[in-house]
This record gives sequence, C-alpha cells and structure tokens, in this order.
Amino acid sequence: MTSDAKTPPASSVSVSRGEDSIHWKIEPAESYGGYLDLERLLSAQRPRSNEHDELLFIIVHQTAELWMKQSLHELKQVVAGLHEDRLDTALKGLARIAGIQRLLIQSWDVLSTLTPHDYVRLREHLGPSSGFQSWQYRALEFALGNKDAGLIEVHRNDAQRHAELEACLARPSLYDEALQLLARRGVPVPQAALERDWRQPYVASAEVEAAWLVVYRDVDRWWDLYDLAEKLVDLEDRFQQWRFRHMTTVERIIGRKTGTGGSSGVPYLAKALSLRFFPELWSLRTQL
Ligand code: HEM
Ligand SMILES: N[C@@H](CC(=O)c1ccccc1NC=O)C(=O)O
Repeated sequence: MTSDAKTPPASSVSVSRGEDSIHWKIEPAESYGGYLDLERLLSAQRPRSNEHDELLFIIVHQTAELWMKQSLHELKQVVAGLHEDRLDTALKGLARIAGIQRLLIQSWDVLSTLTPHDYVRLREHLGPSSGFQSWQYRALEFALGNKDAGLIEVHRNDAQRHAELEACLARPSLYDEALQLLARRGVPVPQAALERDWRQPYVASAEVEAAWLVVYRDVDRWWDLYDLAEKLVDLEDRFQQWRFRHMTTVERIIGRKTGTGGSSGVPYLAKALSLRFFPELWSLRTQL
C-alpha cells in the first residue's frame, strides 16, 4: 500500500475531520473499489432502453441474485452442519438466511413503485427473458426440497448450468438432512424417508408427521430439534411471503398478461403458493 498520511492535500483539511493518519495515496488495485471490483460491478447495468425505470429493474434483480448467491453459500453450511451434528453451525446460518429473506421481501416495496405505464415500455426490450430462468433461484428451491426436475430443461442450452442444477437435484435437501438428524437422535423416522432417490419430489407421510410429533410433544427433551424445526417453519413462512409479494407486485404491474417466460403469469405464480418444503412441520400443528 502506498500511503502518505503525513501530508494530506491542503484541500482535504476541511474534509478529513482533523484525522492526520488517513491514507491518501492508495493504489487503485489495493483500494476499496479494487477489493470490491466495483469497476466491474458498476458497469454491469446495461439498460436496453432509454426508460428511466430500467436501471431500477436491473438493480433490483442483480441485488436479488447477489443475495441468492449468499443464501446458497449459507445453505451449504447449514446442510453440512446438520449432516455433521453441528446444530449450532446450522442455526447460525439459518439466522443469516432469515436476515437476507427479510431484505428480499422488503425489496418488493421498491420495485412496486414501478407503474404499469412505465413497465410496458421497458418490457418490450425483455424478449423471452424471465426470472423463470434464474438458475440460482432454482438451486435454492432444490436445496430447500422442491425437487421439480422438469424445470431445469430451460437450461438445456447451457451445459455448465445444467450440470450444476443436476448435481443440486441429486443432493439431499435441507429437509432430507433434518430427517436424517432426527433418526440419528433416536426419533423413529420411516426408512422410506431416509433412503430415497433425492432427485424425486419429497412426498409427505403420516409416519414422518408422527416423528415430528414426538419432538413437538416433548419439547424439553428434544429442545434443539424443536428449535431447528421452528426455524425451518420461519424460513418457509418467509419464502412464501416473498412468493406472495412477487405475485401481487406482478399482478399490479402486468395484470393477467402471460409472462415473457411463456407461462400463464399470475396463475403460474399463484400455483407456487401451494408448494411446501417441510409439509409435516405444517400439518402436525393440527394434531397438537
Ligand atoms: C416488474 C417486476 C416483475 C415482473 C412483472 C415479473 C413477472 C414474472 C412472471 C410473469 C413470471 C412467470 C414466468 C414467466 O415469465 O412466464 C415470473 C417468474 C419468476 N420471477 Fe419475476 N417478475 C418481476 C420481478 C422479479 C424479481 C425482482 C425477481 C427476483 C429475482 C423475480 C424472480 C422470478 C423468479 C425466480 C421466477 C420463477 C418463479 C417460479 O418458477 O416459481 N421476478 N416473474
Ligand atoms: N416475466 C416478466 C419479465 C421479467 O420479470 C423479467 C425479465 C427479465 C429479467 C428478469 C425478470 N424478472 C422476473 O421474472 C414479464 O412477463 O414481464
């Protein structure tokens, strides 16, 4: 690092608040912007139209993709934590993901300032592109347990992405790992849930519900598993809030138009609201 703290430029006296050890001469590569690669980050917004609102549209999506990247990174640690019986590690990651989810839910407040009038004009420039093609979103859904293999077909022309999603599909989900943990602790989990083809969608069963009921009926004995289960419910609750805000934001902006990705639009998004990552954690409540 090149610094010359002794000689702040005369013009800096009023702005340096009397701090005379500030590093004034910094090589760009070693600076804040260099470390964060801001040159690249801030030149990655390339609007296709002259519409004022297109920058917002791009930035909301790009920040969502960055937060999805961080969530996937945390989820890996959460799943590994469960796999290795390190529940504290798993809970720490889940708390961080919860913070990210709150941000993502709030970001709909910014995007819903986009009016239908402004959006139709920039929509013409989107072609067939759609959030439906977000491979990180699909990886998140798979990691959480919504194994809908057909949806990776849209990445068929991108061998690398396709292979990554295939790998993600073939790994046990967060819920699969939670059930393994339950079984290792001595809660009777049916074999069918412990040894299954991870690529297949998870199918809810009365036996798995009964296993969770063991935990929920004696929370003092199974406190850490109960705590984990409630954190999973929180996660799914917030995921649904995100889906719901997506759907309502879409409806207020494009109404009942079909989507650029080729789906029915709002009806397609509404169907996702009946999906469940951790079905028995919801159904067991009726039995308590
Ligand atoms: C003006 C704002 C938006 C509109 C009008 C919109 C519209 C839509 C529509 C109509 C679909 C259905 C697929 C299709 O295109 O046919 C969709 C899917 C999707 N959108 Fe958006 N969207 C918006 C903002 C966002 C944002 C900010 C994100 C964040 C990354 C996002 C992520 C997704 C994802 C992940 C899907 C696939 C959902 C699934 O398969 O369950 N969208 N969107
Ligand atoms: N499916 C949207 C288009 C869209 O939203 C979109 C297009 C390009 C990049 C991100 C998008 N956002 C989420 O789906 C529409 O039908 O208007």
